[in-house]
Amino acid sequence: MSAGLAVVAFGGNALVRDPEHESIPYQYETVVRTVPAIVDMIAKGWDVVVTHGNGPQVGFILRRSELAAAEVAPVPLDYAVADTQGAIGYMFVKALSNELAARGLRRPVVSLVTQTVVDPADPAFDRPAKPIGSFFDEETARRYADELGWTVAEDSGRGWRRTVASPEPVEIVELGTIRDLAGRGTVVVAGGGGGVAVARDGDGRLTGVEAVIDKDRAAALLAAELGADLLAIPTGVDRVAIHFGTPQERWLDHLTPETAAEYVAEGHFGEGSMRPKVEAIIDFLRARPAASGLITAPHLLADALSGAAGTWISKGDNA
Ligand SMILES: Nc1ncnc2c1ncn2[C@@H]1O[C@H](COP(=O)(O)OP(=O)(O)O)[C@@H](O)[C@H]1O
Ligand SMILES: NC(=O)OP(=O)(O)O
Repeated sequence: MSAGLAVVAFGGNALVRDPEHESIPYQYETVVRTVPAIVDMIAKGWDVVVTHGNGPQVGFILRRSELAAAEVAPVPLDYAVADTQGAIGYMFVKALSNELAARGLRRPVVSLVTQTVVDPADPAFDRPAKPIGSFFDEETARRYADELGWTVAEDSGRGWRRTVASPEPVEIVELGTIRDLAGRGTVVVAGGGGGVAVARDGDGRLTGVEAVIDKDRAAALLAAELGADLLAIPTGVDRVAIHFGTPQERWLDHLTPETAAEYVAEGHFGEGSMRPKVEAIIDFLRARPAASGLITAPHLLADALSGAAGTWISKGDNA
């Protein structure tokens, strides 16, 4: 019997541990270290849909494209997002298939190129706010902005990065296929990088849009629309804190969605880093009040599921 449906949403930064470890083989190593926790969930009876970020990786593709511009035609941003779905999806499919086989579990694993409809009138197109690619010092970032026409911004106290538009996800085009596959016991990797942003015209035709959707917001939509029981967001910290990075810092085990919303309003969560994760879970729980949200480090997923780690957001008492 199924333990329920879980959407597990990995951050792109969680795959790129630091600048010394951003090569593709290192990213794959991180995925290999991460998948046993997902296979533990599968072994315990969960149906799992995996999704992932792509912020660093999509920026690397655009940068490679710029550097090669004299020789080969550039990669438009929607295609760069699709490229990251292919490459990161491949990492998860390969690593999950190997781990399932090593444990004698027979489950098909697929990665799906996924499109997410956005509203071309979304105000996010007027202010590119999604950080992508490498981290720079301010001087270097501003030089790239002057020389290459980038927009740049400081990212959560970690350095300066290129930014692109990040509209709200409205509809996941391949939702029905994801639901069918997951319902039949296939492990599905979908919605990578928030999905390739597309606009739908009056005739229903889809057109690619130059944007990078926030994967936490897309994961919340995916989890709500699939009727998931759990939205788990593995990221760079073991738990969520209030007064993060200050002497008053307090790590949280459990939060109600109401308290989480109060802490968001009080500014406890990094803009563009932790805040979208907490908000994604609040949005998901608004659609699925009996479900749960979990934020933890990838290696702690299994402990968190037995209640021994992570920050849970669900009905109940705060702790
Ligand atoms: N209140 C907070 N509690 C815990 N971590 C926080 C908080 N505010 C900001 N952060 C930062 O947010 C990071 C997670 O965001 P990010 O690296 O953007 O995620 P992703 O894994 O999706 O790429 C954490 O590693 C931590 O540095
Ligand atoms: N698309 C997206 O939100 O990616 P990251 O989680 O890597 O920033």
